[in-house]
Amino acid sequence: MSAMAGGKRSVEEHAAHVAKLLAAVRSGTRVRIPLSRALHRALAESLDAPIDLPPFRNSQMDGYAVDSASVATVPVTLTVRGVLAAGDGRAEHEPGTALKIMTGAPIPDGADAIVPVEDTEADKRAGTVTVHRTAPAGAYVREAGSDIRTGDPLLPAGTVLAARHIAALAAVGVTDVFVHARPRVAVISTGSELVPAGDALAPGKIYNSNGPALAASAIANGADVVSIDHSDDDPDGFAEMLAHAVAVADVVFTSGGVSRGDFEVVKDTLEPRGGEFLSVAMQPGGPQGTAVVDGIPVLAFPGNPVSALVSFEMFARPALREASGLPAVEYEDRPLTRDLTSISGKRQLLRGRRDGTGVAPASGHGSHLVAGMATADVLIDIPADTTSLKTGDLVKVIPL
Ligand SMILES: Nc1nc2c(c(=O)[nH]1)N[C@H]1C(S)=C(S)[C@@H](COP(=O)(O)OP(=O)(O)OC[C@H]3O[C@@H](n4cnc5c(N)ncnc54)[C@H](O)[C@@H]3O)O[C@H]1N2
Ligand code: MOO
Repeated sequence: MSAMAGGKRSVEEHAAHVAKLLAAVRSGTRVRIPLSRALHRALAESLDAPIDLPPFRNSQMDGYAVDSASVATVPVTLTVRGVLAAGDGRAEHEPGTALKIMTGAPIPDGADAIVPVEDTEADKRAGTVTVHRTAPAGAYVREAGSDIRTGDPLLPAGTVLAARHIAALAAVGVTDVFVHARPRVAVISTGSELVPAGDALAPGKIYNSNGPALAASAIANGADVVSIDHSDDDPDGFAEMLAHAVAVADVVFTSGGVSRGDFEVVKDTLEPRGGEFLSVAMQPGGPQGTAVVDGIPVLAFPGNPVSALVSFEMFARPALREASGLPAVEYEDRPLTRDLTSISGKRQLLRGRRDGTGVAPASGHGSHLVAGMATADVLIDIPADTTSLKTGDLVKVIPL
């Protein structure tokens, strides 16, 4: 099956293997949800405007509705026959008179221009207004359908709904939309050394960062996190959590317990159940595992915090985004702003920071440098056979 690079599987091969495992993760499933909950979701339907926008001809200014012919020569004094507020219904204009009108109120039938209040002088006692500036036909008139007409395309399928899309949908009266379903994700971090933030840090213990990080990564890429657990290195406890995870989720991410130690709870539990544990020719994120438990794919990521996140970015992110209808993350080519060296035989994914139009390494190489990774905004992708690069060389960068 998979060709191995020096006994290791290449990143591309492992990515293809994972993509196949995750192909069934609710891809193409769509759900109807209220617009109020649709922010950041990907539309699973294209939508046409069900009404004109604006729905009716209305005023762009607080002022006076007139017929342009009566204000062709100014100053001119007109009788004011009434006031139209936003929300009022239709009214009739009498040529040679004016109706006071507010922004958004319907233009009275027969009027064809608005004179802004600033260009007038009212005499309330006399019930008149003197117009000081001419207004051509159409002045400050917002025509029905001038934004969009009934039946015209409003949003294409695949649109990831931002506030501006919600505005357009709300404006045409849409209440519910079909969006791509969110894949359900369960996260299990493993390791007897882990304690949750909030607990005291006893000797030998560290705070669990992979659990929160993988959950956040899943959410950021369109998934719903339905379960977050932490297991110590006891296989029975882990097996119990795994049974729960596969019962509630479409895909399970674990971290830790996959390499060569004496307490590799994930590997020891999953390998006998057909799981595959191997080394991928990349750094960080070399040790990887995959399994299918009760029909649910399980991705077993290495425990080092940088390794776990880089593994997610390289293997899980593409599938989650596709399943939830989000566009693939676009890689960029950028010139290095520093020289760098890399080891041969493994694809290196260095933490980097965009720097103007270029990119520079951020943080060191160590897979434990979780604070350092927070200073990065991209991964710099160095091919396995590249060992040195100079300032100005183009590198592929993967936005985080
Ligand atoms: N003899 C060998 N040892 C190791 C190898 C190897 O090839 N031979 N590979 C190293 C590499 S590379 C990695 S990556 C790790 C992967 O190990 P595991 O997946 O078994 O992870 P752990 O041993 O459980 O943990 C590694 C490291 O990360 C810390 N960790 C684990 N989980 C969390 C978490 N949820 N939050 C924060 N930090 C976590 C853990 O304390 C360890 O320091 O193996 C190397 N060893
Ligand atoms: O490959 Mo490990 O994932 O570097 O630290």
